[in-house]
Amino acid sequence: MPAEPSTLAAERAHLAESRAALRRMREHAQGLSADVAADWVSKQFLESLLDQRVAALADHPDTPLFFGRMDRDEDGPPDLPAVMYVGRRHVHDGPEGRPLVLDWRAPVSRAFYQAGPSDPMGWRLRRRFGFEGGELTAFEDEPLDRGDRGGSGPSQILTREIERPRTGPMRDIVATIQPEQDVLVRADLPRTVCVQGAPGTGKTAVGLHRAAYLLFTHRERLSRSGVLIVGPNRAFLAYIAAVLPALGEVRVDQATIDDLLGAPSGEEPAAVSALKGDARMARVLRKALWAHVRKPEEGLVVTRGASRYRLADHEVRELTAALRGTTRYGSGRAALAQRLAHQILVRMEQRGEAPDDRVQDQVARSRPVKTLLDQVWPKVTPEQVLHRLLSDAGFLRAAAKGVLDEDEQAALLWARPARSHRSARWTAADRALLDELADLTERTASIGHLVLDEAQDLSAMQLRALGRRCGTGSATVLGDLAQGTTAWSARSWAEVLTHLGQEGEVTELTLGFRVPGTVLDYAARLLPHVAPGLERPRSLRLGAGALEVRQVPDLVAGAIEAAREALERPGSVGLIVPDAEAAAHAAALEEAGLAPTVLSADSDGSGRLLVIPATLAKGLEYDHVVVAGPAAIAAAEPRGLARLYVVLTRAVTSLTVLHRGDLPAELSA
Ligand SMILES: Nc1ncnc2c1ncn2[C@@H]1O[C@H](COP(=O)(O)OP(=O)(O)OP(=O)(O)O)[C@@H](O)[C@H]1O
Repeated sequence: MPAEPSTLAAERAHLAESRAALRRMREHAQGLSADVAADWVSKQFLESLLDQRVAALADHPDTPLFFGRMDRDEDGPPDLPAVMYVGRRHVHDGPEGRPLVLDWRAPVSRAFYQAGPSDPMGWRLRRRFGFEGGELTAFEDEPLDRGDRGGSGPSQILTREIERPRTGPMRDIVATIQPEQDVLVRADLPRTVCVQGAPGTGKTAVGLHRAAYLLFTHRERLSRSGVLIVGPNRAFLAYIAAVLPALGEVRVDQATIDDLLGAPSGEEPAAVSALKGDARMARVLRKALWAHVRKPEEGLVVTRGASRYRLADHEVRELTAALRGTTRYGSGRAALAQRLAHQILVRMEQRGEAPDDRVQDQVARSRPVKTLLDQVWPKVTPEQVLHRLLSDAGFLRAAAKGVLDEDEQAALLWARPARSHRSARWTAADRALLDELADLTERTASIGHLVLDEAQDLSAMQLRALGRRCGTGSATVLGDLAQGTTAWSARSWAEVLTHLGQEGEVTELTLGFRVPGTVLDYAARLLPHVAPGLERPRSLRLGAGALEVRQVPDLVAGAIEAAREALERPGSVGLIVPDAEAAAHAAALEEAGLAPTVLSADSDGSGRLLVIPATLAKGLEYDHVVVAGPAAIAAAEPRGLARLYVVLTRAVTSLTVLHRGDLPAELSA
């Protein structure tokens, strides 16, 4: 990396100037007063906006204000600035002043990520900066005006950034977003983007940066409708939680599917969950719900003062039939009340009265109409319907006729039905069914954009639940079919998009940033067995010496030794073990004085040495990973080989696999 003193000094001076300008911008924002607001509510609102603005202008000493610079080609378009610095936010000197740093999301900054010798986009030079803490220590120049000479290998700054030891939560990658990632990040809001990406190709990073990009580009619209990030568990959300705030975006919701649909309180065999997760259940539920609308047997009589008005039974039948199945269940009930009342109003008018709209509302809410509705179109809750469906064989048969066969129906029925819907123990799969029923009753509110990570693990019914939440918006769908570990894991992205109700293109990412080449090649031996259709991933870094496969007589003792060795090197250490062994490993490490933290679904995973139950490893990464007992991990669940593939692809610097001579056959070359 060249670091000519004079150039470095000039760049440091620009950094100092930018910092001073940012301070002035912050002081200016702090000096603004909310007193101009007309009333108390507006004042509160304005105050919170000003607070946000001041917070967004904070200068974090460890975070570089800019990370790149572009110099315009002499013959480039004159509307481009001669020099631009690209950073996390705009910085300018004075209100109308010269821009010192441009936000990475601004349209002009795109060239920093996309320009290359084959298409310089009007620029002559790209410069990347290296920082130590907040200190600018190095730079790396890439000429863009000398034609395509086949490239000079990966940037050292990029490689160093990836290999920088990890200790805490996930970091942003804004300084080093790659061109193929940038295309996805900057895809426009109405487009749903679906990314099939091998482990460590930056799917999660892309999803988070796209959220930040969309919030910047469509700030007004998305601050009203919202952006939601859905991840597999709390530990994962805690891991990614710092990325968006570091990019200046604090108003993004993050949730697990359980947060959205309700935490499960019961369990069931995987085969039953898989059946409940099948998209055919949507048809069964629809039929089950609408079975509650009964054919009216009687007419309606409404008394007002001394007058009685009557609708014949056939009239009530016609009104009900016209609405049945054409609206949501709840609004259908309200609409029937209004239509019945309207007919009564017509009767009144026929008798020469002149009732107004208020009378129609009164009639719609009157006792006789309500009694009729309770018989014909009763109020039912999703829980009541599902409870009945899972405990009443006759009701299930009628609803599932032509959709589920007899064995499937038998599998759905509870062996010991809950007494009432209130005491039912709903499983995760039931939660998605309840959500479907709720949406058949009342429309679910939609957000502006959904980022869905590890999407391959969701059932069709869970995907439908998420799809309704972005029914009027778009989505970024991220995942890896090879890492699907649930009984209902998706086999194709086309299926996933269909269930989500989104149209979108699928892009495949195969260049891995996290895992060294030797480790990735080792893990990829499993690929033909878990997802034969997928391309073999490549790694940005060769990683010679990164992999060690060690036969040991005792896995617990072997793990202590391997963890101790790893702790001598910088960075985080993750010991990944079969779930059932986590406590034993943790106790032994504790006894050996290594002070481990055991990762749980709700923890934030802080600590230098972590014991990770295999089922929680998804999406996470550690500098050094020790996997103790791959055979037991593979044998622990039906899609255990996919789990093992996940586990073997968590290491940034080194992977040590410990076994007792029982490596799964699929791992042999
Ligand atoms: N362009 C990049 N520059 C620097 N680091 C990157 C880049 N892209 C990805 N990374 C890093 O690579 C690692 C893996 O990224 P990420 O977790 O987003 O991958 P993933 O595809 O979601 O992986 P998995 O499927 O295994 O969960 C992260 O540490 C991320 O910061």
